[in-house]
Amino acid sequence: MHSHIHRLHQIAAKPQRLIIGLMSGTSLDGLDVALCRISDAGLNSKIELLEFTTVDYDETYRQRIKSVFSKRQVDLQQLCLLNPWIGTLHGQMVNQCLQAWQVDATEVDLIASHGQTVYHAPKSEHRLEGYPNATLQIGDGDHLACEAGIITLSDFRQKHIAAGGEGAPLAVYGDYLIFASEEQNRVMLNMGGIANLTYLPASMDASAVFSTDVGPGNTLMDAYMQQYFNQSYDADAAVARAGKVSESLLKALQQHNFFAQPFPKTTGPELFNLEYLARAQAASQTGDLCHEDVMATLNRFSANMIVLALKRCGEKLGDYHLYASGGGFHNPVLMENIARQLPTVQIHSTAELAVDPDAKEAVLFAVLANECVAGGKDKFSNLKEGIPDITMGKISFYD
Ligand SMILES: Nc1ncnc2c1ncn2[C@@H]1O[C@H](COP(=O)(O)OP(=O)(O)OP(=O)(O)O)[C@@H](O)[C@H]1O
Ligand SMILES: CC(=O)N[C@H]1[C@@H]2OC[C@@H](O2)[C@@H](O)[C@@H]1O[C@H](C)C(=O)O
Repeated sequence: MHSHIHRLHQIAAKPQRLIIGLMSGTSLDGLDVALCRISDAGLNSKIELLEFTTVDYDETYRQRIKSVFSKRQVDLQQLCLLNPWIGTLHGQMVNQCLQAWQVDATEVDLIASHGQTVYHAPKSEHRLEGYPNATLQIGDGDHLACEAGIITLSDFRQKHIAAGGEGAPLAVYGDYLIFASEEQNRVMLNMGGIANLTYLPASMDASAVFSTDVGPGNTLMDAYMQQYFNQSYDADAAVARAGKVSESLLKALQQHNFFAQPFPKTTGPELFNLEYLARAQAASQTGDLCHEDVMATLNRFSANMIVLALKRCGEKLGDYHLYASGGGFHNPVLMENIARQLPTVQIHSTAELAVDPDAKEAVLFAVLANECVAGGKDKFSNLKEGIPDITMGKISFYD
């Protein structure tokens, strides 16, 4: 038996594993690095977040990714170069974090790397006969494993698609294993560039669990701030708070048929981008709005689509508690716009469940890696809702 297979078997047989979860999201803000200790697996998983940080990306990273990000026409050589370059860079970032945390790489059993989404193309978006749902994450796992010297799992979304899903949201698996509670019905709402939610019934009945993208989270607001203010995002929603909502622009923004599509569904900046805004402004003749009013309207748009998705679930949710995560949780106007429309819903942060709201997605990938090597016992299948019961992740040895 090859020593790597033997090592993997040892890791799988351990009562607990030290796994680093990595997430680089559509906001291109930085690499989320979560050092997790995970005991057992499946519904018996116990996850302890030992360390978390976001290693900020510099302008070089952001510009290089933006040259291929969510674009139909890209320089294929650039895309080819970025795959190993990101894998190695993420490995270097892991090494930096381990050094800062004084953790030796030999103590870490696995890395679970999401990589960087560069294009997401569900059938509902590409509409090309004879082609499947598709999505592409770059940041090669072999390069990451070699740089860090740690067995690495990566490219999680492909198996989800191969098994009938759209490659996202994957949060549902971690949400169910970590946050499902017999005490209350829960909705886990992650507001990154794109907003997505998971419903977790107190019954713990996996067949009643569902998960879906609901629309833009921060992505449109971020793109607007980068375009017109040369800032990454609207810190503390200062610009949105200074404006007033244009009802006619809001109506035009809300008219896309994506919002009428049934759950589960997925989306990305391929749809929700500045061209989407420009079309809505042309349709509503609001091209002359001041920037503050546009930002106030984009903020309300994200909130309204989140609330619309929740209200569309209606009775299905029963009385539920909402647990927010993702960077949108730090946007006070967005949270106010949501809370105002859900006066009877208690809104929490996942910090109340011992998971930093900024770390949740990185922790998710650590959980998926744990399931791939040590899970598989708990049947969690809900094919009709696009949640296939599968292992995810490609395994890369480091030499
Ligand atoms: N203080 C703040 N005020 C307003 N917005 C904030 C603040 N801090 C973070 N954000 C928002 O959160 C975003 C980053 O969130 P997050 O890291 O969850 O996104 P992501 O994971 O890249 O997105 P996705 O989950 O769609 O891939 C920032 O781009 C910004 O829009
Ligand atoms: C293709 C892709 O990267 N999708 C992301 C994006 O960011 C939020 C939302 O859209 C979600 O569906 C997904 O990521 C999270 C981690 C998920 O898969 O649950």
